Amino acid sequence: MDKVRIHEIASELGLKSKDVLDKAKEMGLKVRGVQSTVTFEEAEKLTEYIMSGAPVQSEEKASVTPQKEQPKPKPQPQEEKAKAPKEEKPQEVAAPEAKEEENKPKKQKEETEEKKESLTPPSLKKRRGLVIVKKKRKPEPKVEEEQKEQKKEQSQESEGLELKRKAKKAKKAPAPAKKQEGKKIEILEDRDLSDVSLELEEEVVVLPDFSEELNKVEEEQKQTKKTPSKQVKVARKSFNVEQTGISRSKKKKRKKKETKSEGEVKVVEIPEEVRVYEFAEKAGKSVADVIKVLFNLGMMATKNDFLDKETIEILAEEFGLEIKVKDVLEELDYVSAYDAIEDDYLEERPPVITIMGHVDHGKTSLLDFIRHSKIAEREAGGITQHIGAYMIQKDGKKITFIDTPGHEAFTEMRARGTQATDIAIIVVAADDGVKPQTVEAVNHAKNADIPMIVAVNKIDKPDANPDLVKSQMAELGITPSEWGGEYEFVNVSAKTGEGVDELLDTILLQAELMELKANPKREAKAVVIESSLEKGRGPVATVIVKNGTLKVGDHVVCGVAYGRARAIIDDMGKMVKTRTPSEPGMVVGLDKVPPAGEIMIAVKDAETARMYAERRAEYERQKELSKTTKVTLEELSQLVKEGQLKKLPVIIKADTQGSLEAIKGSLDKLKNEEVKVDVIHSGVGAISESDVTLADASENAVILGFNVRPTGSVKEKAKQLGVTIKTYSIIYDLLDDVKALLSGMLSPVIREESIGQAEVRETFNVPKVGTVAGCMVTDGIIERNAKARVIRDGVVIYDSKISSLKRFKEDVKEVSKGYECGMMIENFNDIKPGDVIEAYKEIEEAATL
Ligand SMILES: Nc1nc2c(ncn2[C@@H]2O[C@H](COP(=O)(O)OP(=O)(O)OP(=O)(O)O)[C@@H](O)[C@H]2O)c(=O)[nH]1
Repeated sequence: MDKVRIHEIASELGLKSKDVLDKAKEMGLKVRGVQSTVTFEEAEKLTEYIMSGAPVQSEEKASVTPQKEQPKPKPQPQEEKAKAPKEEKPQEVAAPEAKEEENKPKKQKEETEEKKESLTPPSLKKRRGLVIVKKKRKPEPKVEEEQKEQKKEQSQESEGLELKRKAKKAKKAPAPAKKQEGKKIEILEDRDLSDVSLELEEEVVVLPDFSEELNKVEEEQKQTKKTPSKQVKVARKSFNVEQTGISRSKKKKRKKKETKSEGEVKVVEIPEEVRVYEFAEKAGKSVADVIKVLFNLGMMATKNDFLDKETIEILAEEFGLEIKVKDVLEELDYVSAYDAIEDDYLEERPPVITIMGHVDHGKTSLLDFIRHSKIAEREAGGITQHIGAYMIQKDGKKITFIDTPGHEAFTEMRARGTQATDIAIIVVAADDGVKPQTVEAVNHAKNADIPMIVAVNKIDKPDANPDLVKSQMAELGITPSEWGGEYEFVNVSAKTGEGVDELLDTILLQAELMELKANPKREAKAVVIESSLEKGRGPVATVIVKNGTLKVGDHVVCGVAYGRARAIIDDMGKMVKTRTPSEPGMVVGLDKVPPAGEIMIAVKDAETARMYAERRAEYERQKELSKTTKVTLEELSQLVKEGQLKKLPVIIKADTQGSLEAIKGSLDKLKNEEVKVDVIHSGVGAISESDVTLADASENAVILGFNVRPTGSVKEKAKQLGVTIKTYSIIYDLLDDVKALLSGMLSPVIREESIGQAEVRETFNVPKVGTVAGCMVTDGIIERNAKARVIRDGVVIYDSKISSLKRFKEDVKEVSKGYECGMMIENFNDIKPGDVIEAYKEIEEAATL
């Protein structure tokens, strides 16, 4: 039995041993000296007696104490004495522990107290010493304790189990008193399923915070099912929970796992244009993993390759991800942002007219007449190369004209030109009638849903036949109003000016019907109809204002170009301060040359303009890269094929964006399966030294300049490096030259020419040599070493060459028609009488496109 000495009790209580001894004697305990021992129970009573001054009632304890404890006999002195020395040790060891426990909250103390009454095995009883000491500070919690114990009576057995466990814990880790919660959790860790019901209640009481945490996680889990975008966060959160060590129970661990597995279905936000390594980064996978999956899907990709939408979807499925594609363009769409703001004020604006038609039908002349200037004469080659815009007045009303060129190479530009157009004038020469480009022009206007007015030109000419034009146009669905159709036809002469006024009136009438309106009171929106790099001015853009007012000093964005409108020049070449709706103007101050058709918007500050332009540039760059680097198996095989293709690498430099695009578009068409033009670089502006360097670096590259010429040093460098620079001022010439170049690169066409035929009359087998055919030449001549086919019953049975040709045992070079000869066919001995041998030549011819 556990014993404790009087002096030990005294030292624990901080009293003199003698005093404690006296008190013990007063209580009637059988003690003689300070070395005398008492049982734990007695020691407890003694302590309480000393502390409270009254002897301890033991009845209530008896009611709680399990049966086994009750019959506990009064200590048998000898036995106790015998065991005493052994039992002292644990007391001493436990002493510091006891001190710590003094700080423990009430509940803990109660629990510890309960231990005394439980069916404690001997090993645990040892620790009673520790409990006794504690008593010095808690005589008062008795009542509470009683109530608690009464409540717990029904489940004494399991309580006992729990207490044991707690006691064990206490031994293992004398946790600081503050860590009550922590202690509870540790108990939970040991819990087995049998004691779940009992502890669950306690857990809720003791760990309210944790429950809350759990609830949160659970709630979030629920939410994530609805809103997948939060799944990643949840997974991270659960990770944090784990890290903080709040969750230790099995139950909680289970929860955690669930959260993790759900967390794997991540929502990954990616831009539309994403490279393999970027995707891997966003998806939290290794690049190798992504490439491997792609490979398994039959796609050869490198980490820098871009992924298309479909591939991203497949990858997402493979990796169990949910992909949200960010529409980057949406952010960059400053035009939509502009259009989204409704105009609260509108006023009439002039119509913008595009003149279209076949080459030489008089577009420029007509516009020239209208403007009373001589534009046509100034143009190189007599072709209108650029888009220009001009404004005229008729009876105080303004009309803006865009002069689109007629050459088919400008199709692209024309298509863009229509963007700014309200009405299209289709010019048809009365002496020439409807031509391919007339049809093209009509289709452009139709596609753009633009009203058309037909100007039947050259009416002054004696062979003019306007009625023929009308009927031809009617066949295209452009029926004149006088024939019951909806199109106005005006007979004009750009030479005499006849009908021009009527044409302008018709335009104004049409415009009136269209009720063209704009809001000049807001920031400008304009369309670029022409752009170029001008000496001394830098990039310039000819625009037509579509809405708002463009002012000098405005910060503008125009696709990848941006800047400040440093100056605005009108169609007469004058500097102006503003441009209102439908007015054309040349804007100076952009950082780059914007392409025709681009929309220019005035924004609030330089920063906004720059932001839009830079983001746009990045987007374009990525898109461009995406085109060149994306490789699938299919494309790979295509690339292999193309490796055998002959390419003509060219660098194109042109004076304007419009011409550049026209040239590029036309060159693109100049290809067949074998050869193609590979534009390795193109740009607006002069041919530079870096262009020459680039051409030098690329095998066989040539530089094509349109309306630009190399300067001295560039010329010199090209000469040094042997780089060809060709310059042109007429597009046809450029295209013709390229055509010729490409033709030279084509594989020669191999043509066959039959040179003669011979009939086999008899055959001779010459040992070790083979079969010799005795023949009669029936047509042309047979030449030694000529290619030859053996034809049997009209079918070619062998194709080889004549290896030996003899006449009367003499080797001869050729045998003509009507003569007999002996011949051998290379590697062929199965020749028979009646076979025909046809000798032929292969002739190589240069191919043309
Ligand atoms: N007699 C006569 N000649 C005209 C008339 N209009 C144009 N021409 C002549 O036709 C030729 C072509 O005229 P352009 O104005 O250059 O024709 P275009 O359609 O602008 O030609 P491209 O710019 O090459 O597409 C010129 O020689 C003009 O002088 C006209 O009404 N009457």
